[in-house]
Parts: sequence; structure tokens; C-alpha cells
Amino acid sequence: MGPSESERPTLKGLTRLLAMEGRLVTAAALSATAAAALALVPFFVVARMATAIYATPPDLGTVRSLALVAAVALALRYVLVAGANVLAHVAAFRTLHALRLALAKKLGAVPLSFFGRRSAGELRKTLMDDVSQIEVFVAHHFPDAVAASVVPIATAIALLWIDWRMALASIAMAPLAVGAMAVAMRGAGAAHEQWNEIQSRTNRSLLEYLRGIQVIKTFGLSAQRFGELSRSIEEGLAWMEGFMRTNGRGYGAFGALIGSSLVVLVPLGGALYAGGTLSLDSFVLFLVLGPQLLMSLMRLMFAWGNVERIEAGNARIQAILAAPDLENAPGTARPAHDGIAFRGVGFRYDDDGPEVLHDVSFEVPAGKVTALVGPSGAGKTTLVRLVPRLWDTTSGAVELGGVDVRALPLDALLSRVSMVFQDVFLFHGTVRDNLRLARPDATDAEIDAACRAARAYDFIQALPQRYDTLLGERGARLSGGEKQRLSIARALLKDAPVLLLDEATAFADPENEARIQEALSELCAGRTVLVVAHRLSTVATADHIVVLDDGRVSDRGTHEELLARCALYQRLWKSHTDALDWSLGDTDEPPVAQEVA
Ligand SMILES: Nc1ncnc2c1ncn2[C@@H]1O[C@H](COP(=O)(O)OP(=O)(O)OP(=O)(O)O)[C@@H](O)[C@H]1O
Repeated sequence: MGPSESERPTLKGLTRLLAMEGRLVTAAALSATAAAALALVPFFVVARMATAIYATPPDLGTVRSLALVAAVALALRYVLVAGANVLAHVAAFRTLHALRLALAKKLGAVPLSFFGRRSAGELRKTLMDDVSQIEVFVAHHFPDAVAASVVPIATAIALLWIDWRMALASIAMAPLAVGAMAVAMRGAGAAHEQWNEIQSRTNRSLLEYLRGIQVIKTFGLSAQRFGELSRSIEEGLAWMEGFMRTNGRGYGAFGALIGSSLVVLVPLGGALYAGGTLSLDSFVLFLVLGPQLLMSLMRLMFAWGNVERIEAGNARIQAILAAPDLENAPGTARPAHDGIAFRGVGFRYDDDGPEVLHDVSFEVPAGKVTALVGPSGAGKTTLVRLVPRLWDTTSGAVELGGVDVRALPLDALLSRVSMVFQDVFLFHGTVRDNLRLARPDATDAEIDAACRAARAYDFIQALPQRYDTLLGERGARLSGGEKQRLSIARALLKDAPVLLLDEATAFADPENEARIQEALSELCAGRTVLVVAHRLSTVATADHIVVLDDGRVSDRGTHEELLARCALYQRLWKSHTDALDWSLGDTDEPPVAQEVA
């Protein structure tokens, strides 16, 4: 995706970026400039030496002094290059660190809808690639560009002062070279945008490919057949070939022309020298320094040539940083009790998408279990997500303890709510780390107690390093049921008065299932519970059941009341008892057991 109007790259953005470590960046640029200037000293020395050597008799004293000057200049140059490098890298890594921290903080603060509008591939590209480019820019391109701007100008002035005719001859090839570069760059801006777009697509498909690898393997699909990924890789290759075909010749001509100033300098200098209007040392100076002038010009073009790309990356970073945070209500509003109320709630995921909840109103009384049932896609999960503000309502309001959740400071809201969802995400870290997420100051005894209540203690004790066993992608693998129990332990540790539960469908293994049931009973006791119910026992024992159908409340009451009067509930119940699972196909056909409702 190209940058929008508001995030169009500006040089101002890069200047602000450089200003983050302004002093270090300036020092690095000054050192790099001084080093580049010192690199020219040997050329002047060689020119002067030519006269000293050809003098009769040869002036060996001057030659020795000049050699010493050249040696000192070179030594100093290396010190300055090293200094510039260190300064620029320190500045770059500090900038990088600050940007990454700011981005991580921002991603934690934006509402979930932010992620709905961007693909994971796009975000990954900005967070990894664009941020890394900034490092290269601050550490390399910027000091190089400054040195490459200052030194050719100083050299040009010096050469003009020594002999304007030869100075002009040194850059005679420049207009041709610039012309060739202009040909090479024709359409490059649009082409680069296209390149970025292909890269984003490749990133996105690669992530999808990795996430879906199990499905791909199950269906025997090879990478070649995994459409989008192979297509975008091939498109990348085609782009590169096409770009080289149309722009490669221009780049080649530029390189050849920029290195050919001697073609002009030698005959002209020879003629002027023979005519007696050019001294030998000036002639030699132009022969060695003239070509350098255009070479520096080339470095300059390359150094600044990167700016557009880096600006575009920086604009994408700044667009993320400028995204509005999830509004955190100021003040000290606190819920008066632990009951939840939905008042005329309407919701759509996208501004221009369909409304998935329509005018939903009901109450979840404090200290009671309220079950949400309904066919798949009715909006049960969506509704539950509105309570902790994972999303905000489009119309109407969700209240906790009589206060609109948007009017509660986020910490006041989130400290009162625990969530146990079907997909349990475990971070790379130990079992203990994963548990302590819920309450960082939990004591070992509290952790033990929570794990026992969640029926997780025994399997944790059986792990190779017990609580210190690593979990997550590169750690031990837990079964689905074990993960569920760990997440219940996490919720028990948090000990929040409101529990939002998206029940997993029954586990095949009855022993696992029974343990989860016990753990959940412990967790639900004495709390306000809103549960997306999939289990017979949960539904039958809930204090209150709300039937949701196509984003609307279709009926509510107790199990007996609904069974007596609600046709949809009767149908759901029948299919559930038929399948021995609360598997909610909105049909009379027996649904497949284990289907997630
Ligand atoms: N992130 C999302 N972006 C856009 N639409 C979504 C998103 N998540 C869910 N939906 C849509 O919202 C509607 C309600 O989905 P939801 O998951 O809340 O239903 P559900 O009743 O929980 O279904 P199930 O029991 O199958 O989980 C569906 O039409 C679904 O396609």
C-alpha cells in the first residue's frame, strides 16, 4: 500500500528523525567530512611531489616532508573514519531503540480495529524492514551524504582557483552522466512503489504460508502450488528483470561517463602544459584529482538517492506512531457493582462492513452465570469482546457496574475483568512467567494454589523443569486441555470479579474434559460470568440464558423457560443432545461432533 496523502514522505520527517540524536549525528557527519577532506591530501601531495622530483637537482627534502604530510593525513583520516563510524552507529542504534520502543508501546495502545485495517505482513515490513533501513540511513547514508556534499564542493572551488579551464574540463562529462542517470531513473519512483507493494504482498503470503503450513501439508499442497506466495516471488523477480532491462543501460552509461574525465583532461592539459600556461604540478594535480571530483559526485547521488526510499519507510513508521490510541477515559469513575449491561448495542467491524450486532440489550447480573447461545456466526464472541473494549460499540453502550466502559479508565476496567478464551496464547517463557502475566507480584504459594484449583498442578509437576519449563513456540508443547487449564489458573491468579469465558468445545478425552469442568467451576464461583456456552452442563446450570440469532437477542430466560417457548433454543438443544455436544448448526441435521460453535 502506498502512503496516503497525510503520510506522504517529507524531508522534515527525516530531519526530525536525525534530531533524535542530533549531537551524535552532527559529530559523526563532521568527522566523516573531515575524513573525506583528508583523503584528498595525498593527491595534492603527489602533484607537489611531481615538481620536486623533476626539479634539477631533485628536491628530495621536500619529497620527504610531503611524504610525511601524506602519511600523517592518512593516519588522521583513519582515526576520523573510525570516530565517525562509532558515533554514527551509536546514534543509529539509539534512534532504533527509541523507535522500536515507541512502536511497541503504540501497538499496545491502539484499539484492535487498527490491526483489522492492516495486514500482519504490512506491519511486519514496517516494524522490521523500514526500521532497519533507518539504522542504515543514520549510521551510513547520512554521514556519507554530508561528506559527499561538502568535499566535492570544496574540491571544485580549490580546482577552479588553481586553473578554471582544467576545472571545467574535470566536470565536462557531468552533464552527459547526469543525463544518463535521468534516463536510468525514469519512472523509478513509480517502480519503487510497485516494488514495495510486491514486497508487502510477499511478506503477507509468507506469514500466511507459515501459519497455514499444517493445512497445506494435510492437503498435500507444495509451495509451488501455494498460489499467492509463489506468484509474488515470481513477480518480484520479474520486476527486477524489467527494471534492469529498462533502467540498467542508463546506470551503465552513467558509470562509464563518470569515470572518463581523463579523456578530456589529458589532451587539454597536455596542450596547455606544452603552451606554457599550465604548470607541471597543476597538470599532475588535475590528472589525479579531476576524476575524483566526478566520483564524489556519483557517491553523492547514490547517498541522496536512498533518501526517497527511506523517507517513505519513515513515513510508514510515523503513520503508525500517529495512530490514535484507544481512548483512555480520564478521571476516577469506578463501577458501582460487578454487573454488566448491554444497552442498544450495534456493532460493525469495518466502517463500510455489515452490522454484525443490532440493538442488543440485556443484563448480566452480578455474581450470576449468564450463558450466550446461538448459531455459529450469531455474534456471541463479538459481543463478549466488547466488554473489555477489545472493540468499541458502533452504537449503544456496554456498561460495567452502571458505568459506560468507555468512561472507565482502562486500568479500572481491565483489573476487574478476566478472559478465558478458546485460543490460549502462551508466550515464549517459563510456565511461571506465563502465569505471572496475570499478577506479576503473585507469590509461589499463590501460584501453587491457583494451579491446584485449576487442576494444572499435576501436569506442571510432570514437566521436565516444572514451573521453570520453557513454553511457547520454541518450548514444551502442551495439549489443548493443558493450555486451557493453564489459562484458567492465570484467571484464578488475577482474581477479577468479572469473568468472560468463551468455552472450548468438549475435549475428546473425557478425563481432560472433567478436569476442565472442575477447574471452571472453581473459577466461576462467586463471580459475574458471561459465557459463550458450548457445553450441555454449562447451559443447563446457567442462571440466565440469552439466545442470540443473527446479531439480535432472540429470547432470554432459564433453560426450562426457553425449552418451553423458544423454537430456536429447542432446535439448538436438540442438535446438541443428538451430538452430545453444543454444536450449533442452524439446521435440523445432526451436526458434526466437535464442531466449534
Ligand atoms: N475480525 C472480524 N472482522 C470482520 N468480521 C468479523 C470478525 N470477526 C467476526 N466477524 C463476523 O462477525 C459475525 C459474528 O461473528 P462471531 O465470531 O461473533 O460469531 P459467533 O456467534 O461467536 O460464532 P461462533 O460460535 O461460530 O464462534 C460473523 O458474521 C463473522 O463473520
